[in-house]
Amino acid sequence: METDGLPIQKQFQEHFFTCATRGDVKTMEEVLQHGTVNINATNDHGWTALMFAARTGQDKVVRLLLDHGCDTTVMNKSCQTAADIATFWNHTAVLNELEKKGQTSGSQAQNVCNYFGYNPLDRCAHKRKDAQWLEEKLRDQSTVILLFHDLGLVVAKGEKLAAQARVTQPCHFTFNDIAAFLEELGTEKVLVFLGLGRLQSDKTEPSPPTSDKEGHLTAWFALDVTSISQEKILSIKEGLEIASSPFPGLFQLPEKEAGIVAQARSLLAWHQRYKFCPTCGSTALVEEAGYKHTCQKEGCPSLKGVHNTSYPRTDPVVIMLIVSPDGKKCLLGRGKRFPGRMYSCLAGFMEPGETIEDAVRREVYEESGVRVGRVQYHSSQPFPLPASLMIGCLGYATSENITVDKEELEDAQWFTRQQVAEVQTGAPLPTDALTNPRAEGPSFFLPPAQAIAHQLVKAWLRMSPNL
Ligand SMILES: NC(=O)c1ccc[n+]([C@@H]2O[C@H](COP(=O)([O-])OP(=O)(O)OC[C@H]3O[C@@H](n4cnc5c(N)ncnc54)[C@H](O)[C@@H]3O)[C@@H](O)[C@H]2O)c1
Ligand SMILES: [Mg+2]
Ligand SMILES: [Mg+2]
Ligand SMILES: [Mg+2]
Ligand SMILES: [Zn+2]
Repeated sequence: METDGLPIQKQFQEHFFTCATRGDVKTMEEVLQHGTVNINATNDHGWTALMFAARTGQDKVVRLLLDHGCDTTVMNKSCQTAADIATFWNHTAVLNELEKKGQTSGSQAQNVCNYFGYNPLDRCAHKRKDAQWLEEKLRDQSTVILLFHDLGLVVAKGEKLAAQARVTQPCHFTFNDIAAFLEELGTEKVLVFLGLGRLQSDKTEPSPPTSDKEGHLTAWFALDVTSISQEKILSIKEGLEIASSPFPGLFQLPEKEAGIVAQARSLLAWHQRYKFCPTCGSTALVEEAGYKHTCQKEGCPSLKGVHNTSYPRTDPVVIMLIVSPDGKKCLLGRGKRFPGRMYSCLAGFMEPGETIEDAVRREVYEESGVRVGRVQYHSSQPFPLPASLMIGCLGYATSENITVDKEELEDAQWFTRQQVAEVQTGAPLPTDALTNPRAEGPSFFLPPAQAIAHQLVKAWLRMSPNL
């Protein structure tokens, strides 16, 4: 049945959106009672009734919709949730209602915890010199020990699920499992103490063996078993494998363990690369539970005072989502080693004596010729390849012309919000929309959600003024 050219159902739906915008709780209650509309239905731009109410600050409508179980996580075509819309328009009463349901906007940087960024362990740095305490912890049957073979994590063989669904489960070894390896490695062993903690395991994650003592926290260690034969390692128990290449495994870890693995892998990478004293080349001893190298040569300058050569290195890297001067486009680049048609945020190692803001401006100018003015910090991410700290920023360009540094990048382009939103939400791009009309499916794609670049793009989309 049609009226005004709209099918009656669509008319009802439009009316429902209007009531949400105007705050007409009474009518909406009646409509919901009759069940004549789908509470999560969206209009052509992906907006739900909850979003319309969030846009105009109708907190009573929001409460009504939440009470009727509406979906708060739906994203519109600009990748915004109702919480983002309420945040953008500063409707705190609406945000309070949403927060009661645990739904806050991801665009507030303080809420963003990137993959690898969550680490449940207390590092207990004050215990690193207590050899006896460490030995007791190591031998405790509840202790978890991770094994790495040439920086490849030893994992439980996962069934071959579809790649994106697959979880790479780090294998949790006990002291008894690896006592023979410690024997074999002797003083050459590189064993690092990661900390005390407990995975708040949920049904999908096998929690590590925590002893039954009340409040007893689990100690976590990592051991480098590169010089142990793979055969011996894989024979400890059934169904083990060594995830020798970092990807995709490193991006498929249970979220609650990814940060622990990043901490361990970066530490072991430091030990692997810095076997000798960087100051005089003499042998160095692993001390302080794996967090220090001490030169064995008497009188070495590194033995007097505090020297950063004796401690694990972390390389700060800026990674930035650059917004065009008109606010409507973002700058993405394609590194030479990027897979497929992936484009990502520009990134670069910081240099000595440089602020984060200046590193952003320098790297963007070096790689694309674009000038950047204001720089805003967003969030950070430990990145264990080998030991970077990604410092995620939004930068606002003051120029638009691109000159690609072909030394480093294959390409760099401005992408519109629409192009990026469609790819981000996974809807396949029409191939004629972008530069590569011959290719099937989207002619570019973004890094997965585990990459901070993905989160920066999402944050920008959620800040869209076109609400
Ligand atoms: N997590 C993410 O989403 C993400 C995305 C992009 C890049 N990254 C990481 O950020 C790192 C830096 O990005 P980039 O390669 O574009 O940097 P970049 O643009 O500074 O160029 C890399 C070059 O910088 C030089 N360099 C300077 N300091 C260095 C250091 N401490 N270690 C190694 N090389 C150094 C080397 O010549 C290297 O080839 C990469 O290694 C990559 O692993 C992470
Ligand atoms: Mg660079
Ligand atoms: Mg650089
Ligand atoms: Mg770079
Ligand atoms: Zn030395």
